[in-house]
Amino acid sequence: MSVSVRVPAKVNVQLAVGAARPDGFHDLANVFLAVGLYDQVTVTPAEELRITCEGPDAGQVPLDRTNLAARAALALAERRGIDPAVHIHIAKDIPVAGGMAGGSADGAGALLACNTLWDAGASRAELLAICAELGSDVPFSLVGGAALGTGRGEKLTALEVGATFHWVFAMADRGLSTPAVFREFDRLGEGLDIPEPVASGELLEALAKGDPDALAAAVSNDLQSAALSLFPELADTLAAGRGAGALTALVSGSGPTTAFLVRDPESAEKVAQALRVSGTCRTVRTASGPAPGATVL
Ligand SMILES: C[C@@](CO)(OP(=O)(O)O)[C@H](O)COP(=O)(O)OP(=O)(O)OC[C@H]1O[C@@H](n2ccc(N)nc2=O)[C@H](O)[C@@H]1O
Ligand SMILES: Nc1ncnc2c1ncn2[C@@H]1O[C@H](COP(=O)(O)OP(=O)(O)O)[C@@H](O)[C@H]1O
Repeated sequence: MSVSVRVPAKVNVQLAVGAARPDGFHDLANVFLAVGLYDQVTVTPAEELRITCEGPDAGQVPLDRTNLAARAALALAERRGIDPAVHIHIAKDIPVAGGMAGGSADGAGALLACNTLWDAGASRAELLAICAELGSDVPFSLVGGAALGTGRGEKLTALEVGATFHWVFAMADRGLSTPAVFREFDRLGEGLDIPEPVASGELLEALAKGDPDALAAAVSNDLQSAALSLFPELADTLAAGRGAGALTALVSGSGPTTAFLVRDPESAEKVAQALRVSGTCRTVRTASGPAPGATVL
């Protein structure tokens, strides 16, 4: 018997970042929107814990116990006194190290899949607590939809979204390390007074109304300068998408995936095609959100 779970990627429509905390993390006002690009995690009883991965980026995914999916299975097994002998297969469609929370998606997916396979009976609250131990973005991968993440991004409040938003994503030809981008944020902010991160009222209203023009005017990403500093060519990708008529263009989270908000699926195709021929990115995908969180298939 196997259990498969589908888990969405995310884009951060607002990422306000505070100063580094004593523990090295940063307080955030992180407005997540789940979008319809998915990894699928399948767990099957096996002789011992092992991981396999398929997909265009599979070669960049660690297949040892550092994989977030393995860490999720081990965390649940340890809490419940269960033997973690399971084969975890990841069908990966979310870009690796792209700022779209692909590893977090696999962690949340494996956790939900193992809880189901093992009939382990962990409650939603317990699953969320394990997610928060695994990483700041992992709780959101479990719940999906749209949410404001505070603390280091793990304390979630669900948000109302009044309509489907359409996006184009441009994947870069290399990844960016999340810790390296936060370090660059710290370096660029040295000597400056970094304000407390606060969610934008205009942005939350735009989401609730489902108004793409108002959302485009309100999106922001405090990690964007740091990502551009480490990966200056991303400016060309952003300019190509803007030039093709995107309502707004921004780096997704810590990058280097760039995200383009568009008015409708037709504009998405137009912007996607312009980005494909621009020579400024590796691949281009369209997706809309909010998308549901981790779901047992
Ligand atoms: C930046 C964001 C935006 O959603 O995602 P990505 O764009 O990378 O997907 C997240 O904050 C990433 O979350 P996640 O990838 O789960 O990070 P974690 O494993 O918790 O932390 C990895 C490292 O990132 C830095 N980190 C992460 C979260 C946070 N609030 N402050 C930090 O300083 C720390 O250096 C930490 O050691
Ligand atoms: N299941 C997984 N899928 C992808 N990367 C993983 C996974 N588990 C651990 N990692 C590690 O996490 C790093 C960040 O990957 P990912 O979560 O895809 O990016 P991001 O944090 O930018 O959203 C990768 O470079 C990889 O070494």
